[in-house]
Amino acid sequence: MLILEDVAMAVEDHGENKEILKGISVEFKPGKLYGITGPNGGGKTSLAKVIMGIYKNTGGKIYLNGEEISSLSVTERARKGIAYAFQQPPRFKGITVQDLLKIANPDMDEALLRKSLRDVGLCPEDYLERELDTSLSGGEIKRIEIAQVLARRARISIFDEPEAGVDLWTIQKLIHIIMSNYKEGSDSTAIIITHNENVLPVCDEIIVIKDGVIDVRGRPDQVWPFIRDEIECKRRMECRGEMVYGIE
Ligand SMILES: Nc1ncnc2c1ncn2[C@@H]1O[C@H](COP(=O)(O)OP(=O)(O)OP(=O)(O)O)[C@@H](O)[C@H]1O
Repeated sequence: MLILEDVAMAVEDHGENKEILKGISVEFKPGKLYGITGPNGGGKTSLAKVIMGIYKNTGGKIYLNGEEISSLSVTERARKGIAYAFQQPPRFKGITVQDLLKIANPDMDEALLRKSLRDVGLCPEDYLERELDTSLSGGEIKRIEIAQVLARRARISIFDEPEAGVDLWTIQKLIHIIMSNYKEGSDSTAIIITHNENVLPVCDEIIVIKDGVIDVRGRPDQVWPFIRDEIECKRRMECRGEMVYGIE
């Protein structure tokens, strides 16, 4: 179980102390799927990065299975079973998709390696030898990032806006895979940062982060009245063809 106790995070911004997260206390239990949502700039990605250790919390404590991990590095946290799929995945020239998946899970055999790509809607023949450079489209690199996190079979898997640049068909398939991996009874937890109206209803719990604090949390039916307007507004913007989920 992952526990955040009164977690705060601040950065130095143009000579000023900018508080990005304030007093976040939450428990993420095994076998559950959590949705984190809320307005842009609310602090969702910062929270994910604090859990992964990319940003260090400046207040409060983080526990993984009873052990305080606040001072551990990203690598140490990864070894302890936390995985994070970036909102904007990094690209690595000279490293192939196959290399990345093997680093993610060295025990994976060829069949599983291929399945992990098919699960995210990519044909292994077309992608295993591709380099993780700028020749891959935003949607392709996003799917590969999700595949490598799924391949890790981590205790805590965080997916940062998996819907960004990914078509609806693939998102439906991903929801199905994530739900079967992190269902009741398993010892793994999935945390999905999302604005997607198809993903949020299937979560066990939704946490709304606004202005660096937990604004609302609860079951989807409890939280929906608080987020309906924002989700519907985004859908209308998408219908008009505006860029809502930007990928660089
Ligand atoms: N390293 C940093 N330095 C300065 N400000 C930062 C830094 N990282 C995040 N922020 C600021 O913290 C706030 C929260 O950012 P964050 O990316 O966590 O929001 P978010 O809820 O994930 O937004 P979105 O939905 O747009 O992805 C924003 O105002 C952002 O500009």
